[in-house]
Amino acid sequence: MTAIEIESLRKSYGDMTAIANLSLSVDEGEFFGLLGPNGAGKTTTMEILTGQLSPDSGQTAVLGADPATQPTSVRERAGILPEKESPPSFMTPREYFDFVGAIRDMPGDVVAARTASWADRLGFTAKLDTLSSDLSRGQQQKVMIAGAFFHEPAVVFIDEPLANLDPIVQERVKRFLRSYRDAGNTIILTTHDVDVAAELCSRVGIMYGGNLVADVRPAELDADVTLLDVFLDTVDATVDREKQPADT
Ligand SMILES: Nc1ncnc2c1ncn2[C@@H]1O[C@H](COP(=O)(O)OP(=O)(O)OP(=O)(O)O)[C@@H](O)[C@H]1O
Repeated sequence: MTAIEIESLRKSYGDMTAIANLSLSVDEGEFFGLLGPNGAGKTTTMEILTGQLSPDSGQTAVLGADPATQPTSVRERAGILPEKESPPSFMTPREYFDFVGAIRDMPGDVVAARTASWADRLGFTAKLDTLSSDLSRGQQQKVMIAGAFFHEPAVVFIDEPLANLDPIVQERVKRFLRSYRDAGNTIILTTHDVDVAAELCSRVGIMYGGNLVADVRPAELDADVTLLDVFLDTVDATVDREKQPADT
């Protein structure tokens, strides 16, 4: 079944075209990576898929719900880890998980069990009752990751999940992400870390200028070709093509 469907999507900010004409479909159970240079349109795409922005035209669906007209329904089904966001400074991690559990309608005993299990998995048990404003950037990121997966959503959108994490925790998060995908869930990863995308993703889309310019399965690349090679070649080729006069 299809988890994400995007058809002829367009979005501009004034006269700045962020999404030119994007069509993409992601199946349930895929670990899909979205790569692209700065300004390619990745964040805009994610914000449209999670109901934070309305498209100018085109259709989108997340597990069959339209984020433009049913944003609450999408947010109920999906987990979201935005880049550069922190848990509320005035809450402890435990209070934040209680809050996430309440808006997700989760029973108290499940919230307590998941709080303990996430704190143990990512190593912040000793910080569960510390105000978030007093956590390090990496500790805040651990709490945000746990919050995105807390209700075990079938689709998760994660933007630079490994930012600010030490190498040990990065490995734990990668292991968790693989197992989460192996359990049949869909993960959409936005990142600039091409190696991480190559390591984790079953499929990678490369965006440039608001379009999808390549759709790659890293496991199927020739042994002497890396995803970084494909990324650089694709972006170079697209830049060259755009420099050509229209009639050549
Ligand atoms: N709120 C906004 N107002 C005006 N222009 C915007 C706004 N948000 C994004 N843009 C523009 O839209 C284009 C796409 O931006 P977007 O943030 O989607 O790219 P991105 O691929 O996520 O980039 P990055 O990798 O740098 O985060 C860029 O040219 C950006 O300047």
